[in-house]
Amino acid sequence: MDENTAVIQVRGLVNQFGNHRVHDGLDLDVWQGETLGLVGGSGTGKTVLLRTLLALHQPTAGSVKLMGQGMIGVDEARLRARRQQIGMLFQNGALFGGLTILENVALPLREHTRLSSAVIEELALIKLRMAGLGPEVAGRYSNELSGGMIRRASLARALIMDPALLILDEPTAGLDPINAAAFDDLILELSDLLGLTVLMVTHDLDALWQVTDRVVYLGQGRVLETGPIARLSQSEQPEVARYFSDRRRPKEA
Ligand SMILES: Nc1ncnc2c1ncn2[C@@H]1O[C@H](COP(=O)(O)OP(=O)(O)OP(=O)(O)O)[C@@H](O)[C@H]1O
Repeated sequence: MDENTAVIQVRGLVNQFGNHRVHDGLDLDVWQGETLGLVGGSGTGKTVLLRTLLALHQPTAGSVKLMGQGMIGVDEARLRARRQQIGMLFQNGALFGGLTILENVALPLREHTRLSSAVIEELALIKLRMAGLGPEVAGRYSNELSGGMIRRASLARALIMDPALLILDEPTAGLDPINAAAFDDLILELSDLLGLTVLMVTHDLDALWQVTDRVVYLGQGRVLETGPIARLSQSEQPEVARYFSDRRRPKEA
């Protein structure tokens, strides 16, 4: 895929719950290698969009392609194979409390490959290290780790299958500003190093300035405006302008 290849392509997406139309003909392209921030007011359908992309939610209408492959009307076995190519980090990390950190990170490899335990362990330790966690963390459980460490372990697990696409749902929510900034740095560093395409839902203005190449504003059921954060934050569209003026001002970008 080259730079003009859409890693994510959404066309005419409609999601309706009863009388409530959340998405109303939404089109979206996420380009190879870019880091895209997805923003919008509460209830504008950011999470529903992520769930639709991953075929965890069946839309009312429209088409979704990830890396050129359709995600709608596809059988569960194919979907599972396609989801393996995507790294996902959901809100609050979602690690299994009964497994050690190493077991959590290694789980997708255990489920989807026939690699030996020794190789799986080695790969999981490498991914932990990439996420900034040393081997001393491997045998611990999530309730023994700080919020920032849990987020890093979740990122290690999201990267374990060497995905080309990383989808993050509010990755720094609940972290203090120092840990949030350190996590933003990590995402930036790894996306550059690994050539990842990143789609990130966030309300964190600092993250938008620090990490994203482009931001998409979701409103009125579709993409209301898109562009670099420097432009979007100066938008003349009242709804977009209000969203940004309601949030704290960023430090110097
Ligand atoms: N399964 C469902 N059944 C009915 N309504 C739903 C369902 N899932 C989502 N919705 C509705 O869809 C709308 C969009 O929800 P969504 O969680 O995607 O918003 P969001 O943009 O992620 O919001 P926030 O920024 O507050 O997390 C909301 O009004 C929500 O109540």
